Amino acid sequence: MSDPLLSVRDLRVRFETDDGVVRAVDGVDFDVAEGETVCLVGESGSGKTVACESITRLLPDSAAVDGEIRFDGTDLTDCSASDLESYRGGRIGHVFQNPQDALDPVYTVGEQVVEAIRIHRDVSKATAREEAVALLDRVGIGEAEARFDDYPHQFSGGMKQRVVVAIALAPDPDLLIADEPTTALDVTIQRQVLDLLADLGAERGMALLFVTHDLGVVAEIADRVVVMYAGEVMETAGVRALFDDPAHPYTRALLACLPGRGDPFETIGGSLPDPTDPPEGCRFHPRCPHAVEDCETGDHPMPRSAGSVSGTDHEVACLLYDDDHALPRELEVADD
Ligand SMILES: Nc1ncnc2c1ncn2[C@@H]1O[C@H](COP(=O)(O)OP(=O)(O)OP(=O)(O)O)[C@@H](O)[C@H]1O
Ligand code: NI
Repeated sequence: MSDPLLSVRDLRVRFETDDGVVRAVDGVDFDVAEGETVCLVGESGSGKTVACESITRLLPDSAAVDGEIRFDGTDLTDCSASDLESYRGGRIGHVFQNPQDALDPVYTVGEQVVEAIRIHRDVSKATAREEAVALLDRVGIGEAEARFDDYPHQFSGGMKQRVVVAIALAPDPDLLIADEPTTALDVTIQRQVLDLLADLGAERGMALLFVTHDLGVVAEIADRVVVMYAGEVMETAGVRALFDDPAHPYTRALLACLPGRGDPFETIGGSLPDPTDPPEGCRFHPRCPHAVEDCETGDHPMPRSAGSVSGTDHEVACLLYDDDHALPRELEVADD
């Protein structure tokens, strides 16, 4: 197998704060293959945004980042600020949570798309304009030619988000990172933008790293899913394996929140631990209905194989899959 397009290994991100050191991301591993759609899921505060923003160093200076982030063979943690600049918004595009912040109110949307094209590619203004109109049209801006000279405030929230997508696509990225691209929008518009991103990914052979709370969206668009909790990865699986055969108690609890899958014993009580003082052992153990004594001590459990479906590895970081603790999946399922 060829190397993945993006490979993140032992990523650690800490913030010095007045309350102590926040361990926002603590030893995270994941890959995104060329053209693959990977979804990062997990409760609010689990470190999804920080993990994504580490990739092209978008974090504030108070962040200390360790680990390896390989993109197409280059370790981004190790490359110069100017090299990184050329990846950011170039081969690696970002769609941010709030479209309001991503657009500049003093330039027309057309100018902003043209700028995004010309910054990374040596094309004439006229060509860039043509491409920009085509892009705006492709992302669903009606009468793109006529709207080219409009300012962001003349667009609705959903339309602004489409413009943001057009800007991210302008340099023809190999990887698009979309962090809950639609939280500020209403549900129907959210779905439209997500569908658009998924279509564009497929159409362009572009890899997507997608952060979302919406497991319905995950089921529809993901090839693989990475489940994070309190700065760590709990489970990584192909999308079918994750929904049909979730291995980690945390994943099961998340899935139980989906309509029609509710199991009152699996819903999660409590809240995320204090990020400056996370529990020892498995960080989920204080909330885990299946925790045993060994879950409360030592390091985070190492990921272990929970099988493989159609060649996609399924890994789970849970002691219940340890040989010493034989509580196999069958037993747990019998409980349900
Ligand atoms: N600049 C910062 N300074 C200090 N702590 C931070 C900073 N940015 C994030 N954090 C902390 O890092 C942890 C992870 O935050 P992050 O935003 O990555 O979570 P998330 O999974 O993206 O949550 P959400 O689903 O709400 O977007 C949280 O405890 C958060 O408070
Ligand atoms: Ni976030």
